[in-house]
Amino acid sequence: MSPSLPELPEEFTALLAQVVPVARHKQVMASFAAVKPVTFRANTIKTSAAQLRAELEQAGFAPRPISWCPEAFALAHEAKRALTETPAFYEGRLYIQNLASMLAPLALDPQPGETVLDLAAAPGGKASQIAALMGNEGRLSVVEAIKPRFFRLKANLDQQGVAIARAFLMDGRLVGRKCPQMFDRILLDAPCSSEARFTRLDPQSWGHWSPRKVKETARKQKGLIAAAWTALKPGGTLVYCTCSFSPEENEKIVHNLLRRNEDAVIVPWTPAIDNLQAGLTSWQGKELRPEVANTLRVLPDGMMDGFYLAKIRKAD
Ligand SMILES: C[S@@+](CC[C@H](N)C(=O)[O-])C[C@H]1O[C@@H](n2cnc3c(N)ncnc32)[C@H](O)[C@@H]1O
Repeated sequence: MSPSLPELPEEFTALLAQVVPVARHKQVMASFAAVKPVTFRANTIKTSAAQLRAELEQAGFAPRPISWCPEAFALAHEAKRALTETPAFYEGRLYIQNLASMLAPLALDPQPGETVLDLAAAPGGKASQIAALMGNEGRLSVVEAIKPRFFRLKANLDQQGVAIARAFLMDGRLVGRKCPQMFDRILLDAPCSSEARFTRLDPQSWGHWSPRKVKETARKQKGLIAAAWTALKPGGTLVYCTCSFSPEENEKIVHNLLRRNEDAVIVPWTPAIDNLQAGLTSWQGKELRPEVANTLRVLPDGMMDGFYLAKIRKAD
C-alpha cells in the first residue's frame, strides 16, 4: 500500500479480507489506489464500433478494443478530458462507462421487440446499453426515484438516441403491484453502498459509508427485488447487480429471493474475464442456498471496478 494515500476504513478492509480469496487480496487492495484507464462503449444506436474507432483515431486517439465486449474500448486516463470534448461524446456516439457495468446488460441479453424494465435506472448507462442491444426495438420502461437523477436519465437517453424508453419517476418498490407479470426481462442495478467505487485517491468516496448504512441499504434492496420478481413474467429473466462487496447486499439478497420463491432459478453466466469469484455460500456462520455459488463477483483490478451479478430465471 502507498503510505502517502489515505487508508480505507478499517471495518471495510476487514470485510474485504473475509470476502476476497487470499490469492486475490493483494490485487484487490492495489486496485483501490490505481489510476484506471477511461473506458467507454460505442453506442450502436448511432454508430458502430468500427466507425467510432475510425472517428477517434482520426481525432488523434488510440482506443484499445476490449476482447470480451466488441463495443468497448479503453484509453489512458489522461485522455478522458479530451474524449469528453469530442463530437462523438457530446453527440452520443459513445458512452463513458466502467467495464464492470457493461456486464449487466450483457448478462440480461435483451432481445429486439421484448418488454424490458430497468428498475433503478439513472443516470442511464445500462438502460442505453439495453436499448442498443434491443436494436432500439420493443419497449423499455425505466424507473428512477430521485427527481434530479430522473431528469439526468431522460436527458442521457435522449442524447443516446433511445427511442423505445418510457421513463417513470417513482419508487421502484411499487412496480410489482402496478405491473404484475408484465416484463420479459428486468435489470435491477440496485442502489447500494457503492463500496466498489471507493478509491484512496478520493477519501470522499467512502464518506457516507458505515456497516449500519449497508444494513439499511440491504432493506431497500429486499423491497426492490421483491417488486422486480412480481413484475417479471413466468419464463422471464431478472439480473440483480450492485457495485458493492458486502454479502448483505449481494448473496444474502439472492438467497432470500430463492428461499421465498420456489420458481426462482439461478442461471449460471460467466463472462470471458478472469477476475471473477463464485458467489459465497455461507456468510458469518450462516449457510446460504448452494445455488448462490452460480452468481458472480467481479474482483476489481487495474482496469475495472468490483461488481456483483446474479442472473435469475422465473420458471414457467
Ligand atoms: C446503481 S444506481 C443505477 C445506475 C444505472 N443503472 C446506470 O447504469 O446508469 C441506482 C439508482 O437507483 C435509484 N434509486 C434509489 N432508490 C430507488 C427506489 N426506491 N426506486 C427506484 N430507484 C431508486 C438511485 O437514485 C440510483 O439512481
